[in-house]
Amino acid sequence: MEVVIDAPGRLAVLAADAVASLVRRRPDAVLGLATGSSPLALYDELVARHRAGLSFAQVRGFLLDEYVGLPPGHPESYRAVIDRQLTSRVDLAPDAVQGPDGGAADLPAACAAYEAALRAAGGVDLQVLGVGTDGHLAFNEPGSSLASRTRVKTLTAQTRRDNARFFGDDPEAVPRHVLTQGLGTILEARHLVLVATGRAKAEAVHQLVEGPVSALWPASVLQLHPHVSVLVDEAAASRLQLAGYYREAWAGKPGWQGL
Ligand SMILES: N[C@@H]1[C@@H](O)[C@H](O)[C@@H](COP(=O)(O)O)O[C@@H]1O
Repeated sequence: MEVVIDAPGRLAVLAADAVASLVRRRPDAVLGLATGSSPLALYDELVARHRAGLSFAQVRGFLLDEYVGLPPGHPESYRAVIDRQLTSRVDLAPDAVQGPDGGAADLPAACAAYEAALRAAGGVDLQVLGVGTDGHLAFNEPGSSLASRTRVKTLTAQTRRDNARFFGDDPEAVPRHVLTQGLGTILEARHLVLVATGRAKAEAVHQLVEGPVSALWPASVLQLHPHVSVLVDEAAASRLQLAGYYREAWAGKPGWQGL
């Protein structure tokens, strides 16, 4: 696991460099896309790269998660959010980005279909991730099986409070259920790039990087993956015990290596 501590704008550039170098190497790359505020600067940076000539025409994208039961076209469904944040702003093909179908009548079947679609695409090359204040990854709340696959989950009161800002500041308006890639599903992506900023994420970042691997802090499962880049600003890094070492290791890394 590599931890990079830098200003948010610089983190976005680093993450965009990793995406751009992948897409140049492999124009039909499979990107795992996260919603939420953490990847916004990265997506803005990708839009800038697109305007400067980077093409996503053959890229495919998979979302991490989706709310259950929002009416089709609801502006806060993750399908709609990613369209606004990224898909509609670059040359991704229509329908190149898919997510689990939170409106399906048969939710377990929709989850199985999503796992099959990920497999058929050959898996995710680079997965963008954020982390919840309670350490959730995608919508894998504390207590999630570390081997879990795409399935229905129930949100915690904390996550519903955190996400209420997208639903008129009313936690009760946040759907109670979601479909989410499992932790086992996420671990199959070849490179995981997690972005976290702000003091509210400091404890989750400490636990995910330095805590015991535990279902209590689901993001700690990333310690089992061979290629994880954790990109954090000073505030999100403020609880890291080995921050000095991470800074030294990053400062000494040859620039050509990238993330
Ligand atoms: N399901 C999403 C996660 O994929 C996201 O990483 C996390 C953090 O969100 P934010 O980046 O807005 O802090 O919470 C949401 O609930």
